[in-house]
Parts: sequence; structure tokens; C-alpha cells
Amino acid sequence: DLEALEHEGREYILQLDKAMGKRRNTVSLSEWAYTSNITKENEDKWIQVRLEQAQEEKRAWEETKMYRWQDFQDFTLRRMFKKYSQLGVSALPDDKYKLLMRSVSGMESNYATAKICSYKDPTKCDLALEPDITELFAKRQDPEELKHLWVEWHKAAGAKARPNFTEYVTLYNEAAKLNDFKDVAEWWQSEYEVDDFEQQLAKLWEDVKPLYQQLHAYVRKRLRDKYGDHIVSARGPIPAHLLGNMWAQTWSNIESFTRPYPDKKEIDISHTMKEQNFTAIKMFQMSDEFFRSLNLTAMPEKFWKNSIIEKPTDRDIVCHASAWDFYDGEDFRIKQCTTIDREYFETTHHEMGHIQYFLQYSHQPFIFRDGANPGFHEAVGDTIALSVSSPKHLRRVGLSTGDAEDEQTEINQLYKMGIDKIVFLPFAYTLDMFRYGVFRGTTPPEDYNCHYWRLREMLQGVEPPVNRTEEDFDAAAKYHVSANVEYARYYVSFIIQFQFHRALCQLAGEYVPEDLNKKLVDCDIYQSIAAGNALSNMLKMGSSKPWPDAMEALTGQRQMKVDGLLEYFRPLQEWLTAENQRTGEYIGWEPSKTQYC
Ligand SMILES: C=C(C[SeH])C(=O)N1CCC[C@H]1C(=O)O
Ligand SMILES: [Zn+2]
Repeated sequence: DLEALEHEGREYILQLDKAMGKRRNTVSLSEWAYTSNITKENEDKWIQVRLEQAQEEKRAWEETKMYRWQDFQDFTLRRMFKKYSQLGVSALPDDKYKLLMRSVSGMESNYATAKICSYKDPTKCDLALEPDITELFAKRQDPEELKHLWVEWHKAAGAKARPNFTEYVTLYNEAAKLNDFKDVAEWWQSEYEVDDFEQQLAKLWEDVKPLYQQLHAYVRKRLRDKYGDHIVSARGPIPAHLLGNMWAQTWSNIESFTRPYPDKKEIDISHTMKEQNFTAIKMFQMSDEFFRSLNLTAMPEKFWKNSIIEKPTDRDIVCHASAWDFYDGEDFRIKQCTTIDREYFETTHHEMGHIQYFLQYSHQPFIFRDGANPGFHEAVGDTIALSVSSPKHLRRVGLSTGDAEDEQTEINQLYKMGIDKIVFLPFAYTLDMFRYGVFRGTTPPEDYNCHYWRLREMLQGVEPPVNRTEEDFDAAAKYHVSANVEYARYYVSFIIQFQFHRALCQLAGEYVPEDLNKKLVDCDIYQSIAAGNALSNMLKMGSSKPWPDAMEALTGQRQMKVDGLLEYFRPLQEWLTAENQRTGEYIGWEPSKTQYC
């Protein structure tokens, strides 16, 4: 009878889950070995381990099909079977699976080891993305030097990845079909468990676009003031190499010469951290201390022993920051090539947020040891960083000397947050709108690069510094495209982190709507047990429930909405609108004058 069958099903799935945990540990250890020491030998070992695991996963998958789990009464048991009934890339036959892994590791190792020549010294050709090119792009303001760095990086990391990328698209789509998806776009969107995900992304963009256009118009004016209108037009897109970041995804590095009130003291914690002889480990200890102040879990001993937090000098590694769960309840690691600056201070909190999530759901069955959706995992650390980057907190930890919280300082602070958080949204939206089209085949290979730029111009209002052709492949010059990491998760994160932050600030008594002494921009939840416990209750759920249940547990909302973000930035939006009217700046952008593609 059904009762007995369901009982049998529970026994089966629990032992399968234990086996899955062991497998994930083995795979994580071999992937760590490869990405922390990029050699052919380590790549071969990682691929071999993945192939062996794929065999075991296939056998287990065949077994689950024998259970009529759709009729089981227990929601959690049904959810476990549902997740186990999806095999993933292991559904590919061995030879194709191997080709797929080789094409991705080929792109990722190319990205991790790419070098370019210096602008000033053409014989110096050992510049890596981290730390060399990143630091030059953050500091240099000469348009010709920035153009050189931009063109050379996009050649070395983008164009070179094109052959591997086209093979990856074909094979990955085959895997999608073997999992009963039309294509990878549908597979990626299924992770969000709503049937109108793409429409939701478009709605969120419509809601935040007016704010973005005001910020874009203001920044374009300040750049035109600095570089002249022969470089920055009055009504067109902004040249992408002038925004302080290789992908123009955050414009924080041009804050110093574009902020609204330049005569107000700038909070430059990069400078202060260097002055105070900060080390990478110090940043990690400060972040760990913040999480512990919320009554969350301390980093375990193996974290401090096994993490790699500085770039090794004796080997090639994947420097792009990452957080790792080894699924044994005690081994959790971060790998990043820390430099002492604001950007890595934030990245450290971002990665520690991943580790905290791992720790909070480490009691769950392995199949539920995931974010409620991929955006949740990206939002944890950033939500904490919203408190850490408040002037109040920076004063608390001695990274900023007190400045009267007057109106102008507040606008400067909101501007500093906005050129990081608002600016990021159209970039993130573009990256996966582009890849959805590629996987669906609506964007044919012969149109990959020009379509990518049409999307970037339409959504982000930026244009390339030089003409582009289909010899280029600029999308792969971004880590996540070369490393096969889905990106809508960050778009979701940058929306929901403001819903989380607002709820936590209210719980901490740090934010009271309409109370001018309890503003959202000043909120710092540091040491709030009430906020920490509420966050912990959401994180402990992992992916055991649909994400609206997790979001409701913390915020009372069951939908992604920009209301949190718009509430946070309201004073800035009002200021930008008034300022753009005062200067008569054109809002939005006309199509680019140059036929660059
Ligand atoms: C820090 C990470 C590792 Se999950 C990252 O890739 N982020 C964090 C913010 C956006 C995105 C990026 O760098 O493009
Ligand atoms: Zn992340």
C-alpha cells in the first residue's frame, strides 16, 4: 500500500543522500586541487573524478525512477525525489561530457592565465587581470591608456575563448535536452521555480530604469566635464573604458572625481586600510567578527587552515573569488587573490556570506544544501556589507573619522552606493539576456559579438571604446561567461538584498520609516541578535522550501520587488532629478553615432 511504499521511498532517498554527500566531497576536493593549481595533470584528474561520479549519479538516477514519488504525501520527501530526478550534465554520454568539461576548463584556464603588455612599456607583457590590470583600470584616468588595457584584455580573454564557447553551447544544450529542457536558458531559469522568471526580470528593470537613467545622465555629464565632448557625447552612450571597471559593471572607481559634493570629505577606506597596515587576514577576521556579533556561526578551524586568501607566486590559480562547501560539516574554504582596498573588503564579506549560508544549512540533507534560489546565496554577504559600508559602521571600526551627517554628506554616501548597486543591474541583466539568446539560438554565432553590444548599448547605455567585429567575442572577457557561471543570480541578489537589509534594519531598531533619526542609509545591524536570529532562520532552510517561503520568513514579502532599493535610494533619485534639470542634461541616450559593429 502507499503508506509502505512511501516509507520504503524515505529509507531509499536518505541513504542515497548520504552517498551524494560523499560524492560531492570528492568532486569539490578535486576541483579545488585544479583551480588552486592550474596544470594539465590536475585538469585531467578533475575530469576523471567527474566522469566516475557521473557513472554513480546515472545509476542512482535510474533507481529513483522506480519510485512513484509524485504520489507521496510528505512534501519534503517529494521535493527530495524531485531534485534527485534531475540528473544534470551527467546525462551526457562520457565522450561528450568530457568534451564539454574540456571546453569550459579551456576557457576558464585561458581567462585565469591571460597576460597583456603594459601601455607605457610595450616590452613588459606579464600583466595579469588580478592584481595588475584591475589596479591600473581603477587608478589610471588617461583615456588612451584605458583604451589600450580594454582592447588588449578583450583580445586575450574574449576573442581567444570563442571556439571553446561555441562547442560549449552545443554540448551544454544537448545536456539540457537530456534533462527535458528545451535549452540551457530554460534549465537555468528553472532554478528559480517560477514560470514567469524572464517577465519578472523585465518588470524589475522597468521599475528601476528611471533611477538608472538619472544616474547615467549625471555621470555622463561629469565625465564630459572631465574628458571633453569629443570623448563623451552629450546625448549618446558612455564609452565603456572610462568607468573605472573593465566591464563597466560598477563605477565606484570614478567616485573621487564625480561625487555630488566634492568639497565634502571623501570616505576612502582603501587609503585608510593601507595607512593602518591592513592585511588580508585582518579583513577576514573583521568580517567573521561581524557575523559573530549577530549570533551567527564562527568560521570553523579548517576554514582558517585551508583557505587561500592571497595570490600564490609559484603557480597559476583561478583568482576570481569563490567560496567552497566540502559537504563534510567542517571543511569550508574561500579562494581569492585579496588586495588591500575597498573592493576586496566588500568581496571578503560577499564570500563570507556564502560560507555563513553553508554553515547555517549544514544540518540539511545534502540535496537541500543550496540557496533558496541562486540569488539568495549571492545576497547574504552583500546584505551584511550594506551595514558595514554605512558611515556609522566605518566610524565604529575606525575606518572613517566622524563627519557630521549633513544632507550633502548623505547624498555623497548614497551616490557612492548607487554607482555600485544601481549601475550593476543593467550589466547583470544584459549578460544573461545575451546568453539566453545564445542558448535558444535566436542569436546566431555570426551575430554573437554585435548582438552583445546592441544589448549593452540598449540596456546599459555604454559603447565600446573602439570598433568591434565578429573576430572579437567580448562577452567571454567576463569571468562568468568563460567559467560557465549563470549571472541572473546577481541581478536577483542586487534587488532582494535591499528587501533583506530593510527587514533586518527594522528588526534591529535601526530603521523606522519617517523617523529622520533612523534612516535606512544610516542603518548598521552590527551586534543585533534580533536581526541575526531572523537571518539565521531564513538561511537554515537552504533550498528545502520554495524561495518565497524563505523570503517571507525574513521580510514578510513573497516576491522580488524593487521597493526596498527605491526606498533606500529615494533621496538620491530626488537629488539627481533636480541636478539634471538644473544642468539641462539629456536623460537617456540616443543610438551611438559610431557604427562600431
Ligand atoms: C564575488 C563574486 C564571486 Se560569487 C562575483 O563573481 N561577483 C560578486 C558581485 C558580482 C560578481 C562579479 O564579480 O561579477
Ligand atoms: Zn558570490
